[in-house]
Amino acid sequence: MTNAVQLRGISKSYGSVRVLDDIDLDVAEGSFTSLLGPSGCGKTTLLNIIGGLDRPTEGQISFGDELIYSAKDAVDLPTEKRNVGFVFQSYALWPHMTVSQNVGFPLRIRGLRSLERDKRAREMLERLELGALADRYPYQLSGGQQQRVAIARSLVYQPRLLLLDEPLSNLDAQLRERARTWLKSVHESFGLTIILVTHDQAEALSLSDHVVLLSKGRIEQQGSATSIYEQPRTAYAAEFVGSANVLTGTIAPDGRAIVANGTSVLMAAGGGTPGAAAGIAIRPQAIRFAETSDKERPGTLVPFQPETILYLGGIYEVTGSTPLGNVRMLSPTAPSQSGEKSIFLPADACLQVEL
Ligand SMILES: Nc1ncnc2c1ncn2[C@@H]1O[C@H](COP(=O)(O)OP(=O)(O)OP(=O)(O)O)[C@@H](O)[C@H]1O
Repeated sequence: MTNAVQLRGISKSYGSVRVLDDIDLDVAEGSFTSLLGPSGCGKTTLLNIIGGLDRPTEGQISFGDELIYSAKDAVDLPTEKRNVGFVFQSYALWPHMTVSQNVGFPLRIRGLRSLERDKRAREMLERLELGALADRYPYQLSGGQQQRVAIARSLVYQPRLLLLDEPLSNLDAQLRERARTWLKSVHESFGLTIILVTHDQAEALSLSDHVVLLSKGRIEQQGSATSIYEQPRTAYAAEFVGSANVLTGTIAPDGRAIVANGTSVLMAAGGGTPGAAAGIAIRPQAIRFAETSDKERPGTLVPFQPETILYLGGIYEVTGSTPLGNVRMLSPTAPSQSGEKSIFLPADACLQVEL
């Protein structure tokens, strides 16, 4: 498969502060890629560099076979020639224009005549099932509708790449879920390459086929949503994607467990030097109270002192302490009585991670 976007050695510094550090990234044609990470990790800077709104200090950008940017070779295709669509957190619709005029606006800039603009804008709105809104003004739309119109406006000139910067974060939780489903169907029906910036791991996992997790300007881990969730390489990746518990200790002499404060926890697949510091990531939903655990399953019983118990409807969120650190579990059962308990950590759910 060819790459819609290829980044090589992209770095960006502001004075002595390096906000992107040697990023290599391939974005497959037609893929939905998320740039995921906490505030300040460099997601927006990277997206803006791809779109031409910002310039890297070093590195090269290609779209397909075309070199778009290279400081070394003095190549810098201006943003308006990169043929990318941008949608930001604020939808920035023109308040004095109707929906169809807003959607047709990029075609006006590209010199299309009024009738043709209106025809194409309405076709795009129909395709996105927004036809009924064509003659409304932005103030007559809900936040979710405004966001869809902003996406229609960025698709009307058939960009080769759609860049989305937290486009759903202004929507309330319920609308955001509906907008996610809609966005996924737009991606499927247009077959477009999309790069999404988000700090929301659920959004990244549910929408994208490739997740790029960033930390302090570097790529921490990248891969399919399932690979990042099921095989986090580091404690940071395990905690940020799917909020795993990370227990810390040292690797046992046989390499199959980690040990802390006299308690040894069996791992799925061990490795590393005995005695070296190591972490185990375990998802809250994989942990069970000893009395309700599957006795046949390989794993470890660990003493647990519950501290808070929250009923979330059908499931209990219980936090407490173990000899290897604090643990948060999501259990179908509440602890049967107060006082110290044992919890069961299934070995196949205990993933070794780098600290
Ligand atoms: N013009 C600038 N001058 C100096 N530092 C900047 C500038 N723009 C961004 N930064 C810094 O670069 C880093 C990355 O910023 P960026 O906006 O890319 O992060 P982000 O991951 O998108 O965060 P957020 O989700 O909060 O937008 C931050 O530490 C930010 O303070």
